[in-house]
Amino acid sequence: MYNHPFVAETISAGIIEKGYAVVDNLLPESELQLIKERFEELQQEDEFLKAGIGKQIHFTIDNTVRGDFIRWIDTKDQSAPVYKLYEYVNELVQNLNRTCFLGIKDYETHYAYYPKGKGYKMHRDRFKTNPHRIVSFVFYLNENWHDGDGGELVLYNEEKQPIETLAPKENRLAVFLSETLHEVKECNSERRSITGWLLDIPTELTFLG
Ligand SMILES: O=C(O)CCC(=O)C(=O)O
Ligand SMILES: [Fe+2]
Repeated sequence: MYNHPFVAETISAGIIEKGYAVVDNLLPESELQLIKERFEELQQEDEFLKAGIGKQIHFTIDNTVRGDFIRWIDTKDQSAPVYKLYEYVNELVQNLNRTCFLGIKDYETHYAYYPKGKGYKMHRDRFKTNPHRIVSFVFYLNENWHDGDGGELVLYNEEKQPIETLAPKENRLAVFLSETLHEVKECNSERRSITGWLLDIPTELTFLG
């Protein structure tokens, strides 16, 4: 476990240098366990919904593009186990605003799982109808993820050549600029994560597009 300013500094440096950063072994084991237990509880309570693409009138569910199920998280709930993750995110927001002037005002997050055989085709998280996602982050919850399990996050350059391939290993935090082209490779067993986006507007206003 690292202190919050160190993690924020490391990620900021990566974002400035190459547009992304990865931190492994982010949380102490006990805190990670609590998050995983909460995740399972929500799955058992059937709290997840099939994820769609686009927002409002643009919203569609297209299984050929993304196969995940999601459950939004209330980022203001300080009692939630994910708050331990948010402490790092809060520090990162401050650091990015100070060093990169990104003007981050808020963030939104959800739990996600991809059933075996699913992935998410190459896309950007920041686009015309959703310009407010500035930085994306993913915190993975998959213990003993092996090479053959697939489900890698692949980051691409503008020429669509892969620049980084990241296994969704437990306790790994991946952060990248939301305009980056990326893909989730088809996974061979269920793949769990917490995904979030740093926004340049308060979450209350995201419905405005
Ligand atoms: O889970 C990941 O590695 C990335 C997920 C993703 O690209 C998204 O939800 O937009
Ligand atoms: Fe994405």
